[in-house]
Amino acid sequence: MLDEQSRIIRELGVAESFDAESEADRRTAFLEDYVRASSMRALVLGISGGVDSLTAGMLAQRAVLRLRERGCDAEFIAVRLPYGVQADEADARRSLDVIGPDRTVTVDIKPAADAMMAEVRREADDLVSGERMHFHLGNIKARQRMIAQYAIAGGARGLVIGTDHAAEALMGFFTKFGDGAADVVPLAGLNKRRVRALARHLGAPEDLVFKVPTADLESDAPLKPDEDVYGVTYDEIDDFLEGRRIGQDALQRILSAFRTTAHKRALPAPPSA
Ligand SMILES: Nc1ncnc2c1ncn2[C@@H]1O[C@H](COP(=O)(O)OP(=O)(O)OC[C@H]2O[C@@H]([n+]3cccc(C(=O)O)c3)[C@H](O)[C@@H]2O)[C@@H](O)[C@H]1O
Ligand SMILES: Nc1ncnc2c1ncn2[C@@H]1O[C@H](COP(=O)(O)OP(=O)(O)OP(=O)(O)O)[C@@H](O)[C@H]1O
Ligand SMILES: [Mg+2]
Repeated sequence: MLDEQSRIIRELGVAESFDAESEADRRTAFLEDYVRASSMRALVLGISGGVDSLTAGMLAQRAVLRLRERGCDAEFIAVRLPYGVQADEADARRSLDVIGPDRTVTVDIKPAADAMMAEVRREADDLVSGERMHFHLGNIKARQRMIAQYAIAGGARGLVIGTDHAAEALMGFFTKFGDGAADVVPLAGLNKRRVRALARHLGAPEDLVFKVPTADLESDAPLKPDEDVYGVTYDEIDDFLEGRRIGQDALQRILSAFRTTAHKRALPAPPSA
């Protein structure tokens, strides 16, 4: 294995081996312990219809059930955050059925996201319009979702769950301070196939487990697969994270994505001392 590959694997906390049952238990216990230790009373998570939020939601609901069995006051609040009408709304609803959250809150982020974009365009249209307009609006959507989840967490004495995992962290494929903002990240250190294995172990239906991953942020390209953006497959990313050898082209794309997104995995940069 390349030195850089093994350094990245260590930095992202990817374990050499993986057992779905023990990982499900360990990650549920992490959420339970964290809620108790922080004296908070809720877990809050956006449910999109994708496998990451389905898996994290199942862990969260499991954690609060166990907390209540132990006499603690805790609930899981699932948050639907569509931008208007979402193309895969049916998958989001099925995810909610599978998770069985204590409470579901739906917030349409379209009015706020559109209003923000309109205000920015009023003074700085040259900066955010043109062919990248939908890309910029996509990042505004991700940040509106963060705002809604923190508003709910603030009111519920809750913690916001993030679904970041090693495959997305490797590629820097998240919006800084958007979906990248969270209090706890129970899927940290997992590559995508391990997230799927966890979901399957927890009893998620196969079609949701193996659904094509999508950020679904660009209004002009609904449900665009993440892999089309990366130019590499999740299998290649997952193999890389498991220390396997992958093709030169994929390797170079992955290393380049990792290097240019270092700032997204770090705290804001201060002046040197
Ligand atoms: N070297 C540096 N040091 C410190 N900060 C630096 C920097 N370079 C850029 N920046 C800052 O970072 C900003 C760019 O980062 P950011 O705003 O995140 O934007 P960016 O990385 O350009 O876009 C986010 C990407 O993540 C994808 N995404 C987003 C949300 C969810 C998902 C998903 O999978 O569900 C995927 C989205 O499709 C898009 O490809 C710059 O505008 C600048 O403010
Ligand atoms: N429409 C949405 N409604 C609610 N939450 C959302 C929505 N879109 C994104 N999110 C939140 O942002 C997170 C990041 O999105 P991301 O696409 O990486 O994960 P996912 O949709 O759960 O799984 P996948 O990556 O397989 O599509 C989601 O896990 C979810 O918490
Ligand atoms: Mg998604």
